[in-house]
Amino acid sequence: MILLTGGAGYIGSHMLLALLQRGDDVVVLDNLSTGSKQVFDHVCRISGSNAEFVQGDIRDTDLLNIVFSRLPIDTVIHMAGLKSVSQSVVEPLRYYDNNVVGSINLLNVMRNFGVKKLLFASSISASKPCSPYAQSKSIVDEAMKDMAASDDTYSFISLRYSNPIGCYDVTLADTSQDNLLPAIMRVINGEQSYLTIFGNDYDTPDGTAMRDYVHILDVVDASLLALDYLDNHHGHHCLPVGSGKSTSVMRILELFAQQTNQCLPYVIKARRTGDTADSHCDISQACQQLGWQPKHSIYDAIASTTNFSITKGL
Ligand SMILES: O=c1ccn([C@@H]2O[C@H](COP(=O)(O)OP(=O)(O)O[C@H]3O[C@H](CO)[C@@H](O)[C@H](O)[C@H]3O)[C@@H](O)[C@H]2O)c(=O)[nH]1
Repeated sequence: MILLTGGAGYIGSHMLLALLQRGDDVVVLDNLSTGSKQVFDHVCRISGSNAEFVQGDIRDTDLLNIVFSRLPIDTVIHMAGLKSVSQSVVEPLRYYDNNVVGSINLLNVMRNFGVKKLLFASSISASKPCSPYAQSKSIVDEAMKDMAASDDTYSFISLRYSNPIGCYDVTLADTSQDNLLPAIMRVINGEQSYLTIFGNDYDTPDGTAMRDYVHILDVVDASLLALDYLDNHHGHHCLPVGSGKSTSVMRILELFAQQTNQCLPYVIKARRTGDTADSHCDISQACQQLGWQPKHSIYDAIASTTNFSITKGL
């Protein structure tokens, strides 16, 4: 049985759907601080199967002990965590507490119950941390590496995701406050009058920051293959997962404008603390080791996100 932490969140719910579709037995642990039970229920409904849901926090050792002793968990997919770079600059301890303390707690309980297989949702930003968020991911990657070095029966993988976008359907779309795509969607839906672009003085072709935006369905494909990979590979593995291409904030906005046939207002403000100009994601290792290839374009991702507005005539 697989324990999926954060299974009611954006990446986690897409992962849950794929696991249920391939017939895996799953228990989701989520504290619902950013995830939603409706999203979890929706995934169960569209997959036609059920997963167990436990509302709780990865920092709650007693709860983890109960879950691990009650259920035959042999694999953990750890996707619970806070993910906003900018928020982490304002509330660093909250990020270290959730992302680092929570993960170490989970690792401890896994060790105590002899659970050896772990996939961790890390971030491409962990390869050169510039924010408490990125640092928190990097620390967990390091802890996993050291733990795997101490006992060669562990099979651990840190997938350093770039910027996942798009959705299986709009109920599963990312709704987080700080990320670019949800912000653009709020402008399209009229909940926000304009998009704030944080910085147009980066050393990039159009001056706005560039990221590797990857379709969430490609992220999930890579993650499923990574789980299979762990069946035959011990130790700690760390692989960047993205599309391999960088796109600027301005270009993303243009693509949305084309897709929705409307002009999307924006204002330029100062750079956001913790942001970087670009995030390079070399996916060759993931392609080679996992036998994976991203299949979905950025256009598909944007179309999947805007579907709702278009069908509602917005
Ligand atoms: O209203 C907005 C929101 C974002 N941006 C810019 O858009 C880019 C992307 O920002 P965002 O969507 O917030 O993503 P990141 O800050 O790159 O962080 C995301 O991508 C990381 C990997 O790169 C993940 O690990 C993080 O969890 C995830 O939040 C950045 O240049 C932001 O400054 C804007 O200009 N306006």
